[in-house]
Amino acid sequence: METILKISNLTKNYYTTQALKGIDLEVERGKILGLLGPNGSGKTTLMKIIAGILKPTSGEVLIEGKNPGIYTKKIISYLPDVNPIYKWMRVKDAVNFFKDFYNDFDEEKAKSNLGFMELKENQKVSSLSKGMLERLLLTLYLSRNAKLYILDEPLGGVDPSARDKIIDTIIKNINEDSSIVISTHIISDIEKVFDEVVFISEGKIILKENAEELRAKKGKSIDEIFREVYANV
Ligand SMILES: Nc1ncnc2c1ncn2[C@@H]1O[C@H](COP(=O)(O)OP(=O)(O)OP(=O)(O)O)[C@@H](O)[C@H]1O
Repeated sequence: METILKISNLTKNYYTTQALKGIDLEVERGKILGLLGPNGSGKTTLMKIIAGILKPTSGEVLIEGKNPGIYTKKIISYLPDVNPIYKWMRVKDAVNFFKDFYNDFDEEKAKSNLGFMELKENQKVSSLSKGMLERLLLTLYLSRNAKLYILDEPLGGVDPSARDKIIDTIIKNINEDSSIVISTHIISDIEKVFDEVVFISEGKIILKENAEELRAKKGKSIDEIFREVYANV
């Protein structure tokens, strides 16, 4: 199996806060990794470093063997935890914005995803609810033909009934050559898509396993194991 992402002894300090304390992690091509941890555990910091928008304090990140930079930004689709879409836009403007910005943006895929997400091209971005906006953003980022998708809390503001739609969209859009890292603390609905899971706590990885093997070993869902582990942290 080919490794697309390799992280070695990564640390990140913000002033006096040590947000990441020596992270070692590998993601293989075609795999989906669940990055699981409570608020403040370091998920967003790690994802921003992989995406190349934050510099590590020490350690190394390699994406297809290269440090984060111009090349890696071209092959990574990063769904951030903030909204990059201008309020004045309509859904179709946001699609055009992405089309202009990313060479790998697949307009046909976007149109099909918008339909599936029940978003209309003429809707104003400012009129979308928080959950609908998240659906739009996920649609846009998944409509890139990227090699690595980094999705920071894609289920954050979405009500339980809409979660399945988001999860189905993720499944529908991936191909065997692309990998995904998904951060979340809402695990029960999405755990079925994970190949590997990593539990992160206070900037350290406290558990790293194949999802299926972990479930079999403990006789429990990842969600149950997560609750147990974090009850004792
Ligand atoms: N810009 C910053 N300046 C100072 N400290 C920061 C900054 N960003 C994050 N931190 C701190 O770093 C730690 C990790 O934060 P991070 O946002 O990476 O966690 P997270 O797991 O993504 O949390 P959440 O689930 O709440 O988004 C926290 O202690 C946080 O307060």
